[in-house]
Amino acid sequence: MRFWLKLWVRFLKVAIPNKGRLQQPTLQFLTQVGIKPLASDERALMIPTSWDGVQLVMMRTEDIPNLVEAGAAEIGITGHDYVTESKADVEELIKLDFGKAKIVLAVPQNWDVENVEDLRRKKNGIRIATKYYNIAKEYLDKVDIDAKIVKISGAAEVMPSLGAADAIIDVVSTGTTLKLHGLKPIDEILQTYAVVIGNKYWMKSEEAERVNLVLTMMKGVISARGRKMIFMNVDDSKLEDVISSLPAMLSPAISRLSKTNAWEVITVAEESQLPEVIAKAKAAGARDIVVVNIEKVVK
Ligand SMILES: Nc1ncnc2c1ncn2[C@@H]1O[C@H](COP(=O)(O)OP(=O)(O)OP(=O)(O)O)[C@@H](O)[C@H]1O
Ligand SMILES: O=P(O)(O)OC[C@H]1O[C@H](OP(=O)(O)OP(=O)(O)O)[C@H](O)[C@@H]1O
Ligand SMILES: [Mg+2]
Repeated sequence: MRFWLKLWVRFLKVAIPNKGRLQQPTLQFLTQVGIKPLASDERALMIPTSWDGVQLVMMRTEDIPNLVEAGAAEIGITGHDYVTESKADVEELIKLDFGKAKIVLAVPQNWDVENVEDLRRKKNGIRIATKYYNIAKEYLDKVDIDAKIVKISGAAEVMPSLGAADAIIDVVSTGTTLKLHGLKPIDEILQTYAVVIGNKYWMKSEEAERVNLVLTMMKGVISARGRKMIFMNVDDSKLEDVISSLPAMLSPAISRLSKTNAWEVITVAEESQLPEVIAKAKAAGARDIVVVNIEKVVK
C-alpha cells in the first residue's frame, strides 16, 4: 500500500447518518459498541470518539453506500434499501435490528386493483412516483408492468392526490402514512433494515485488523441484545433438577457457595423466554434469582 494511504487510515472512519430516522438508534448502538462521539458542536461532520483512532463521519443516509465504495469511510451504517438502490460495490457486513421497513407498490384505495396482476390487466401506462428509481425499474421489468417512473426525493404519498402520479413505490412500516393519503399496498418489493457496510478494498487490506475488531464488537452487541444473564442459588440436593430445567449458551456454570451446602448457578436466556425459565428454575428448587443485562457476547 502507498505510504500516503497508510497515513490517511490512521483514523478508521465510520460513516453514519447526519439526520433522520437512523441517526439516534445508530448513535445508541455505537455507544454500546464503545464508540461514543466526543463532540460538543451539533453541526460538526467529523467527530472524534471515545475509541482512540475511530472517527465518525456524518453523511446523508442515501449517500453512505457510494461514499463507502469510494473509500471516503472504511465502514458505514445505512439502510439496506439505499445499498440496493445505489448499486454500490460494498459488502453488507452486519444486519442490524433497527430501521426495519418494507418497500411496497401502493395504489389509490378506490381503484379496483388488489394485486399486481390486476394492475397489469387494468391499468397500463401509469405513472409511479418514487425515490427508489433503480429498485422500481428492476421490479417493474420483473413483473412486466408498463409504467413511467416519476423520480422524486421524498413525500411520495402525496403525489397521487396532487395528480403528479397515479401510484407510488415507497417505504412503509405501520402503513399509517399510506392510509392517511388514501393509498393501499398491493405488493411488497423489498425488506429493509439498517446495515453495517464495508469498503471491499479495506476489508482485504492490511488495515482490516482494526476494522475487524470494530466489527467483532458490533456483532457482540447484536448477539447480546435480547439476552439476559441469570444467577441463582441452589441447594446441593436440587442441583441436578435445576440444571436440567435451564437453557444456556453451552451449559450452565456452577460454583460452590462458601460455608454452605449450596451452589450458585449462572446461565444465559433469551429475554422472551425469561418468565418460563424463572418459573421452571423456581419449581425445581432455585432461589435468590438475579437477572442482569448483558453488554456484549463475543463469539
Ligand atoms: N417508516 C419507516 N419505519 C422504519 N424504518 C424506516 C422507515 N422509513 C425508512 N426507514 C429506514 O430508515 C432508513 C432511512 O430512512 P429515510 O431515507 O426515510 O431517511 P430519513 O432518516 O427519514 O431522512 P430523510 O429526512 O432524508 O428522509 C431507510 O434506509 C430505512 O431502512
Ligand atoms: O408506514 P409508516 O409508519 O407511516 O411510515 C412511512 C413513512 O416513513 C417514512 O417517512 P419518514 O418518517 O422517514 O419521513 P421522510 O418522509 O421525511 O423520510 C416514509 O417516507 C413514509 O412516509
Ligand atoms: Mg424518511
